Amino acid sequence: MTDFDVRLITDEERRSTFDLLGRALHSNRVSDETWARVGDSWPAAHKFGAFDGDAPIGVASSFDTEIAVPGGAVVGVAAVDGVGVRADRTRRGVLTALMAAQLADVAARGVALAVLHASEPTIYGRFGYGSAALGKTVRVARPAARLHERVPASGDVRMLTPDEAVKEIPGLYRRIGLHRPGMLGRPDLWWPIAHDRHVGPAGSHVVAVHSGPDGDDGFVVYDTVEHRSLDAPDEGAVLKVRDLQAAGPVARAALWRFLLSVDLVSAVHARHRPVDEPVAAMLTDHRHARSLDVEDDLWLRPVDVAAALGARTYRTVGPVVLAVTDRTLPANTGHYTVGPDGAARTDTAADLALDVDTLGMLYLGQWSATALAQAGRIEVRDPAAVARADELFTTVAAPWCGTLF
Ligand SMILES: CC(=O)SCCNC(=O)CCNC(=O)[C@H](O)C(C)(C)COP(=O)(O)OP(=O)(O)OC[C@H]1O[C@@H](n2cnc3c(N)ncnc32)[C@H](O)[C@@H]1OP(=O)(O)O
Repeated sequence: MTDFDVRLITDEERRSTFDLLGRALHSNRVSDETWARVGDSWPAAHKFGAFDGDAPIGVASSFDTEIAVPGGAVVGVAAVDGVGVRADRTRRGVLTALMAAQLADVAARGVALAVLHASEPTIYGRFGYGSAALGKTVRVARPAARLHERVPASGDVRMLTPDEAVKEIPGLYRRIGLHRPGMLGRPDLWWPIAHDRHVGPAGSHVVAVHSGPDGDDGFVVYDTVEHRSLDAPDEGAVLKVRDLQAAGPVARAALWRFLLSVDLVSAVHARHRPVDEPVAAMLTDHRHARSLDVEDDLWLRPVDVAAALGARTYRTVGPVVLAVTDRTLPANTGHYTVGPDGAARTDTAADLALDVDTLGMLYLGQWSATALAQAGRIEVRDPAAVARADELFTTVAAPWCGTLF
């Protein structure tokens, strides 16, 4: 058994906890030079550390930002951006204590939702997080792939210098807006690490911007990995898309058109794309776009269930009553009526019963109630309520986060 205390870290403990996280994730210890560039992205605020004496043995970090929910509202969210326990102190309850402290803090601050990307999908369900938005990996073969003649073509794509990218991309991301459920605001502190890794002096990525009739409306960040060898002298590079954001379908199509036009490339490879992004449909032969994987991307935890349910909208169909169980934040346990007029606590008998992590899976519209009931995650007390819940929670656009944090 390890004795440890959990508390907010101090300013002096920022660097050691950042290093601890890096070690837990198997990245190199940061140099003084790198820390000078990215240290501001790791403020002490909202970071819980587990300490054995003065030595940090675990950390759970989050930052406050905003997320788009179904219906278009943009609400406050705690984005959990770094969780790690020192390898010689794992499986002794350190993470459990850190999660309890972090969730209690998020709840006390009145933030209704928490989100994260999980290193392993088995870790966070027990703390009430559900896999809420999936991401697709798509690989398009070049030069074979040809765009269908009706794919919109408009505007212009221009490449930015690294300095221009650092200056222009944060504002452009804000301008594009959070137009899909699951999209996340990128606060100022998010950018320095992303810039440093990809477009700054240590990065190798290219940034290209699309301009439409109303100005800049999309951008892509990509890298190319050379695959030519003595055995395969004609093999082109693989172009790896890191970040592709567009205000609408025309800008998105223009960015894909640009990516598919880059010479000496044998494949364009994009991970964590929206599951409904119609890349295959944009091609004359859709087998040239292969969906290689669909994986969990954004995990979501309703921290204040009533506020979370009240923040999104629902389709027009009769209401359902959900019995929600939350073992980590028991104040959430109770019955909620959910319908086109909104959501509220109720004493009415429940139609469907589920744990709060399953509510996280339902919340952004990624999973249907039918699928979750078939998987045994929803206990069906009134069979007619399942189809109503399907209709209430579904969204036209698949949820998508699009921001790694
Ligand atoms: C949002 C993000 O930052 S994702 C990144 C998460 N961090 C990492 O993956 C870095 C490497 N891993 C680690 O640092 C640690 O192993 C952690 C943070 C995943 C887990 O920390 P621990 O202190 O070992 O967790 P803790 O002891 O509280 O475990 C709680 C429960 O989760 C289980 N658990 C914890 N980690 C894992 C895992 N990786 N796989 C499966 N089960 C796990 C434990 O077995 C335990 O189960 P139990 O309650 O049934 O006994």
